[in-house]
Amino acid sequence: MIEMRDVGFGYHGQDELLSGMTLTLQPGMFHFLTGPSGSGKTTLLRLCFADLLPSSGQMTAFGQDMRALSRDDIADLRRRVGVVHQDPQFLDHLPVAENVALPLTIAGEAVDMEALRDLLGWVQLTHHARALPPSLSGGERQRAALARAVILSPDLVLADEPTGNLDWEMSMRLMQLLIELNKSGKTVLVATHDLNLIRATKAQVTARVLRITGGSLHLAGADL
Ligand SMILES: Nc1ncnc2c1ncn2[C@@H]1O[C@H](COP(=O)(O)OP(=O)(O)OP(=O)(O)O)[C@@H](O)[C@H]1O
Repeated sequence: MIEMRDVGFGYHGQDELLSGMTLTLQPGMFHFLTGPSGSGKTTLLRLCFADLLPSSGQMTAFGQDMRALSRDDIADLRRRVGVVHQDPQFLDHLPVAENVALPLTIAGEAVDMEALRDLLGWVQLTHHARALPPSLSGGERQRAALARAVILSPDLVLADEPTGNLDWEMSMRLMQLLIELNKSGKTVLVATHDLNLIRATKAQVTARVLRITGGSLHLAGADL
């Protein structure tokens, strides 16, 4: 689904931040991406949805060379990869339900109101459907961002430190949703530096743990 062979990346005009990365995101698998702050977790996720392109090496997404994607290919890729950003942004003047449905609206597709209600119910935001985003708590914002990330039924869901500002109970509630998505067949990649979160999740689902250290990617040991 996403394959990297000896991929390197450096921000414009700077030395390589990531190098020699070889990785296969296996379909249907739950993955964690961990590593210290500033090690390049967000950067790696951005490579996975073609927000950044590799500086060197081979990288494919769904069989297509990332460095040869047309605009249409990028649009297709972004439908197949749902992203929960570290600090999700919403259109604050639109109710939560409309924010969640925005990817459909932007794609010019009709909104199936029943499916939208079901999705809001799944993330436990039914009672906040008409609320404006600034009134949501941190956990509610992350759940709205997750609903928005999956409304186009992506194959792969990327979440960047989704529990960064949440207490333990809220973090586990969000992880539960990601576990459910994975159990329904979706491939999931969660960037986090929270090892307790990784342990608690691994008690419920088989997960691969990838770690970035010193600018390259490793499979973490079984000690987690
Ligand atoms: N747009 C950019 N231009 C230049 N450097 C950048 C840019 N974005 C990130 N960096 C640098 O790249 C490095 C890796 O950043 P990145 O956000 O990928 O790390 P991270 O592991 O996700 O960190 P955190 O856990 O703190 O979110 C950092 O040193 C950061 O300052």
